[in-house]
Amino acid sequence: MHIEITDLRRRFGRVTALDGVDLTVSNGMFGLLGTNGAGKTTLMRILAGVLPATSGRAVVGDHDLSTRAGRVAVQRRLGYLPQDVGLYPDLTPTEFLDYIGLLKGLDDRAARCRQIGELLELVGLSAEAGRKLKGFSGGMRRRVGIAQALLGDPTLLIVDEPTVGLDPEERIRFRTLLSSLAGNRTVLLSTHIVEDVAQTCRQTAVLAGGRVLFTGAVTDLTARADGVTWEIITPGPPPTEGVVVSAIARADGTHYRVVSPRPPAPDAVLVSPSLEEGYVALMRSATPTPVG
Ligand SMILES: Nc1ncnc2c1ncn2[C@@H]1O[C@H](COP(=O)(O)OP(=O)(O)OP(=O)(O)O)[C@@H](O)[C@H]1O
Repeated sequence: MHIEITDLRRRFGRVTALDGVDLTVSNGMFGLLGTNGAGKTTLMRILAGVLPATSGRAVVGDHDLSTRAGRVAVQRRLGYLPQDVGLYPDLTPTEFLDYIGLLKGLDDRAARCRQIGELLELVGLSAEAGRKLKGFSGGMRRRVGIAQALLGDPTLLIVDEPTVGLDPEERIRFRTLLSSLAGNRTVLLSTHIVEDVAQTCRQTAVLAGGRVLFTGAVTDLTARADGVTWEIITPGPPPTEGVVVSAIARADGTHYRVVSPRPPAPDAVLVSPSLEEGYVALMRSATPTPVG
């Protein structure tokens, strides 16, 4: 589902959460990155139709979210996993999904039960279908959350910071699940975990202070750190120049990777950047230093 956002603004009293956002999102998985308070959740909530914009336009498919008819039409095609999905602790996943299915208007009981069974299978919770939600781990709760978002087979899936607090294995499992869902849908993933975007998305945008700092291919964001990403191997302390992105202690000394417009040490060598380094370069507005 194509999303076209034009000059979108949202204020909360004196706080400007979105300050003229222009963005185009098409089919597949799209990563929305940004620091805390950048405006990601506000944008997600507007697109999910649960929060009105102060001004500007957001069109999802052919539907304008500024009209009630548009919001209703989008909500019929939408699955939304907010940061804190409210689960009822005394229900089992089957009972919870049955309840949400009814709220979503899935009135045919047999079809609803079939879909719930399929979704529990998809998210790897079939064996837990009869257990109460109160005993579920963070990752299992997140998987119930994605199952509820998928009820009704939405063409647009909006997921807000879904991997926060998950252990590495569960995080990888969850983002693989999200990627597998993006085949015939638009999946909009908001996160501040750059690695999740690197592993799943081809397109991304970076928000900061309610504005779009970057939008385009993940490879183009990575390329922002071309010519400014250095490696230094030293037994000594970290360099003071630039931003140290990683420090790995090895037998020959600590391997520091640094984003810096200038060589952070005389023996620093230029290396190919990762997406995280591209993100850091964008945030620091590092500009390449001519080499040689
Ligand atoms: N309901 C609200 N009332 C007042 N201010 C709000 C409200 N919702 C968001 N804000 C403010 O708007 C700005 C953007 O918040 P938002 O939650 O959209 O950012 P975010 O990028 O999702 O941050 P995080 O990564 O921390 O979740 C922040 O300054 C926040 O305090």
